[in-house]
Amino acid sequence: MADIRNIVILTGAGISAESGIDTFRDAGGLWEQHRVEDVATPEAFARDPDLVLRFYDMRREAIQTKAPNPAHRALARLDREWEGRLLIVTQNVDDLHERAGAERVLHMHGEHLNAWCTACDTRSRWTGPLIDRPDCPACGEPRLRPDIVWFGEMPYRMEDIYAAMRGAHLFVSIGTSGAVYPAAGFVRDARSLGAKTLELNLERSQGSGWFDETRLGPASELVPSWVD
Ligand SMILES: CC(C)NC(=O)[C@H](Cc1c[nH]c2ccccc12)NC(=O)[C@H](CCCC/N=C(/NCCC(=O)O)S[C@H]1O[C@H](COP(=O)(O)OP(=O)(O)OC[C@H]2O[C@@H](n3cnc4c(N)ncnc43)[C@H](O)[C@@H]2O)[C@@H](O)[C@H]1O)NC(=O)OCc1ccccc1
Repeated sequence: MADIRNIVILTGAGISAESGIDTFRDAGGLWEQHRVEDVATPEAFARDPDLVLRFYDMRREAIQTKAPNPAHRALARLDREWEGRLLIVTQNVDDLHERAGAERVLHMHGEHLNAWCTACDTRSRWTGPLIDRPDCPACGEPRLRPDIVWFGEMPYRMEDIYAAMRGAHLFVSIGTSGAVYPAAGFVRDARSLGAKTLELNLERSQGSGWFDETRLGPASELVPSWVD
């Protein structure tokens, strides 16, 4: 690690699997129980807002009963001790990275514990349900939606992610299947910018071929052993 100063870490549902949060594509995953286009697109929200709000109310409630696992804690430790540049770019909408103590975290697909007002564009911390159409704390309009990036919507803070990648010496991908873009393309971007690339995953992902090194196993074991 001697010549490594700047690190970008991409995490996906696999890092929260051992905390009891369903992944998307694994057996019994979220997308097996619900059709993406029925619950995670702006069109679905326009067509049947109750179905979408109930889907996210259920998940928002569930994640508040879960706890970070050794993989989250190891990354939080690295975040505390690493003097170089470090950014944890997560596709996850849970708050387990932060609850483990990590600070340099960017949620590119949004956060469960935020509500977004489509009347005044304010984002407010929100832990309760949205199905009863509560008023926006900022403007009072009952126009809150989950602060989640749905399919077809632009991910958050792409310019900050690319800025971090531009200076990165190492790009590490943890617990993601590499099925969803633009996140699935980051390994190629990182390589073309000269970074070393490492994958830590339970099984080979769709992007495995692009990594210099792939280590297979559960995140709760792979991540602490990589960090220490
Ligand atoms: C399905 C796919 C083909 N479709 C897309 O990629 C689309 C369309 C698209 C865009 N560009 C393309 C290029 C080619 C093809 C298609 C596209 N992308 C979009 O619509 C994106 C928006 C996508 C975001 C959608 N929202 C999510 N989440 C929030 C919602 C919610 O959570 O409800 S995506 C959601 O699914 C993805 C799930 O993937 P993973 O996290 O990887 O989870 P998965 O279950 O798949 O895999 C788990 C992995 O963990 C491993 N694992 C399991 N257990 C463990 C364990 N214990 N330890 C370690 N590993 C483990 C498993 O082996 C497995 O590999 C995550 O990103 C997650 O956030 N927006 C966009 O493109 O806007 C315009 C744009 C963008 C940029 C510039 C200009 C214009």
